[in-house]
Amino acid sequence: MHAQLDQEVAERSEAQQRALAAPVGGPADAYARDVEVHRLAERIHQLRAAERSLCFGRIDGSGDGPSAPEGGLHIGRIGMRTPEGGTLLVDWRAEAARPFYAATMVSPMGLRRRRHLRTDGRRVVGVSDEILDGSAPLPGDVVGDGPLTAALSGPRTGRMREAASTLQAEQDEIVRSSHRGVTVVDGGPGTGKTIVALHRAAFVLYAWSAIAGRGVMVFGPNRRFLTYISDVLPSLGENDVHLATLSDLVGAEPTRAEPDRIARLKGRAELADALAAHVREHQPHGVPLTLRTAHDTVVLDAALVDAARRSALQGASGHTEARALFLEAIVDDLVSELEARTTREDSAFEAELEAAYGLNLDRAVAGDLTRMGGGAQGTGADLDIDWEQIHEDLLEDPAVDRAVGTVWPRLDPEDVVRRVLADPAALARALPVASAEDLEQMAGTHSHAGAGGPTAWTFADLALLDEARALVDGPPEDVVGHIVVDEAQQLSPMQWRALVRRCPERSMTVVGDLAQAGPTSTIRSWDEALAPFVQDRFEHRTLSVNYRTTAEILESTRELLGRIAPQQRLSRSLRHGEDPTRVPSSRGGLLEDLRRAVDGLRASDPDGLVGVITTAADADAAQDALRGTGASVVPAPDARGLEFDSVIVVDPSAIEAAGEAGERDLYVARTRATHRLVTLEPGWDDPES
Ligand SMILES: Nc1ncnc2c1ncn2[C@@H]1O[C@H](COP(=O)(O)OP(=O)(O)OP(=O)(O)O)[C@@H](O)[C@H]1O
Repeated sequence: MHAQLDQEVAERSEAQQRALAAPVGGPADAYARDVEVHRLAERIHQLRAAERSLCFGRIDGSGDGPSAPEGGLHIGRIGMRTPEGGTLLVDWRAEAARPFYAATMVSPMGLRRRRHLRTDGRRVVGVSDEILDGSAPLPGDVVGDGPLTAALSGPRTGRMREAASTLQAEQDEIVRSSHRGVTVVDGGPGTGKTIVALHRAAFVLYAWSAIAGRGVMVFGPNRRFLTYISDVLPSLGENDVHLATLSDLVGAEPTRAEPDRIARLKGRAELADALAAHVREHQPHGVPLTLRTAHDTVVLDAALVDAARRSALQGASGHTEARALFLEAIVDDLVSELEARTTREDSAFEAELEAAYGLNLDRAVAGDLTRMGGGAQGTGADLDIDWEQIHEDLLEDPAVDRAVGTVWPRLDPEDVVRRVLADPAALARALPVASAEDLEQMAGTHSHAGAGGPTAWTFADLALLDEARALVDGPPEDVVGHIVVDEAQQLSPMQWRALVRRCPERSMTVVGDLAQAGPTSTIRSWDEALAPFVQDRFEHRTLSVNYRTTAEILESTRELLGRIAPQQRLSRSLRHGEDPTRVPSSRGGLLEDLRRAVDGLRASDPDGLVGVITTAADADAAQDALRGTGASVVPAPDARGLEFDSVIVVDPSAIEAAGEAGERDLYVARTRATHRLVTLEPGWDDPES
């Protein structure tokens, strides 16, 4: 197989050289050549990425089933053919590979054996077989410990790894689901939601070329999380997936914090209405428009102006584009009125001439024209006026633009957000749930902003900014065919709007766990989150097996989960390990005790990844105290999605008390470890406490 891989790489590299050396006739030729070179480069990259663990599985039929031909089917990262055109390797995402993931002893799908191969470079270092049809193992079968167990027990590297070779049936079913709309996947911490989401992205790219052609985006809550998952898709040979946070989408970084209460209010969808109302107020409703031109002053009545507004809004997306159409409609009306006036004035003038001098101007001009050899149409006055030119000139006339600006001013999206947030009356109308104090606080922070200098935006402001841009400048251009949303429980309704705006076809994989919601999330169910966009037209799957945490660590979160999500069941863990430990400490000696605890973990497991989870307030001090130890300090609110071999949760009561999502932050913190969980508890052994 590797020989075939090398051969394919060599052939494509040569084809690339040939394409680059060939003479090009013109721009069209050059473009076609660039497309071809790019396509070849992509395939070469895919082949090279697939080299590690090129083939990781094999399925053999039981003889009476159709699933695997004689000699078995080899499953790997990419599909390859023999030089004669036969199947050499089946891409893990191909339909033919489905039994590798889905066959069970109960439903063997025609398979006798499923084989997992472990490789080191180009060498096979491990083989393990599952006999699925109940037959006795044959001499070549290697029945041993499952590769999943091996994958789960290995040390963590700080980056998530792909799991194409060990995807489990319940995960695989979601990954290769034929549902192209919205699929929601939930489940407790460590149930593989992120793994499923990323492999789903790879499947979409493989299976649905039209959607893939429009782009696939993976959306995550923050940079740290995106860095953690960033290796998975490239190692599956997929490099064209765009990873983004909200800041990336909006192109702005928050530089200011604000109380969670205010952020929750700013996340409410009603603010979209408030922003839209503000923009609407800057379009004319029931008002006439006075236009002073070099020719005459014209007052267009309110009915005409309203009709121009309606047609402009129908034909454009966004306030600015619609303004251009409105200006055109107004100039049309203006020219019609000027023409009508000229005709009326000409008629009056002609009537005056005829009454005073008995002169018929039309006949006189027609006579002149006939003598000059021309036709005899219209009045002499008509012939002098080029109405098309006047129309053009008026479109460019600054005075007309200024007059239109009085009823339809140009708007700046940032300004729209600032003004709405600084307008207590607009806020009160939009947010009847907010207290007077909240409204004052929201308005207060923005009323002195905007007087020159950039505004210090908060994280919750970003989605408002995006909304205002869509209202003013029209929807974003950077849309994609499919969005994978991770940690989706974190999104506010306003943030959902920013995201869905970028996926007009509503093809999305949404993964999250409502029990892990952060302090600013207000969504209580997936129905509530998605109803505004797809009503109830989405698939909902729940994962139930925990692949990260040992049963002992998971059990220690039972009481906490009961408090934060009583309706949710603890997932089932596949592994057993040590009981979590509690280390007493005192407030004063906390950092020293922490250092000692980290050193202790390091001594017993030098290669293990240690995560230290603290309150946001304690994170810097912990970081300083642990310099040089290699431990990663993570503020509890940022720990969502991450994992470590060992985790020290520092001062759990403080994490719980730190904010409105304190209990949920603690639940997240306690579910990050694959092997060991230590809690460092000040005052726990103090009889006075
Ligand atoms: N089929 C699998 N094969 C190998 N490893 C797996 C598999 N499924 C999950 N894992 C591993 O289990 C761990 C937890 O998975 P993941 O992070 O996807 O869970 P999650 O449900 O997103 O967790 P959280 O809710 O805490 O973010 C990861 O290390 C992941 O690589």
